[in-house]
Amino acid sequence: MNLELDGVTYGIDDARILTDVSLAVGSGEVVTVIGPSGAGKTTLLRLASLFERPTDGALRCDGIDPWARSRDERLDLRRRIGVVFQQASLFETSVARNVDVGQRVRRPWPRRFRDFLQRLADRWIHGSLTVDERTLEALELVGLRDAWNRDAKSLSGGEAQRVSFARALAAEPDLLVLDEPTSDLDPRNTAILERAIERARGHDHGVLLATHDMHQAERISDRVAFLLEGELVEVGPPERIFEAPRDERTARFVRGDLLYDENELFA
Ligand SMILES: Nc1ncnc2c1ncn2[C@@H]1O[C@H](COP(=O)(O)OP(=O)(O)OP(=O)(O)O)[C@@H](O)[C@H]1O
Repeated sequence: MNLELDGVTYGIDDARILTDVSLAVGSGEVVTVIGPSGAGKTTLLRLASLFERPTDGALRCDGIDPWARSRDERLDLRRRIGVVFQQASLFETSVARNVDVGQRVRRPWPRRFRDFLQRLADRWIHGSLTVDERTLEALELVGLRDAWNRDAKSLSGGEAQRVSFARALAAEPDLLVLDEPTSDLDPRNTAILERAIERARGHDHGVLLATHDMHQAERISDRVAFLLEGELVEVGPPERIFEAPRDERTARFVRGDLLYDENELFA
């Protein structure tokens, strides 16, 4: 899916959070949003996931403005977008069932009903839970294949984050939207997730992610977008953004001179 934000502005009440943001994510492309805390990264990702409607400007998925379509059509587009936000929100059931939910959203209702009957039959015949091979594959990608039968409640924060990621992958989304997907992970698991992102790109899925990890942005991005106070300062390939940024504010941010109190620094 080609996602395009064209002069998008977004505000809540009188507060303007994003101003005139234009950014595109193509198939097979990883675009990373960087910026200080409060810059508007999560808000941008929520708009891209069709959770929020732009106040002004346009957003297009494969040329279609979802907000000009019916609710059902918008829902169909939303189902093609896999979303992982910072706080993993898992259901109180097994790991496998949590991942399976990701797959089910893409299935038509008759198929979902058939699968439901199949599960009931399996439970009756085998007396135990069975698990779909695709679910296991998604768990394998995040290094949690053996955990499929665990209760999601028993997972650590990092494991829960990986299960959320597996759920998004299982749906084979055309676009993955990831908000700080590795914030709770150690270096080994960060590498596992980055490999999964790489693989999603290899399958021609677009990826839009926000991160505070500059090394990660440099490692995995095709393009990096620097957001400051709700405005997109600069977008470009990682080599340019990190080594030869065009804007002084980008240079200060990537050097680490500008972080959490940009008002003071730019006064
Ligand atoms: N629902 C809301 N109501 C009012 N203000 C909001 C709302 N959501 C976000 N904001 C404000 O919008 C600004 C951008 O928030 P956002 O969470 O998008 O930033 P961020 O760049 O993702 O920050 P972080 O890196 O800390 O996660 C912040 O000043 C925040 O307080």
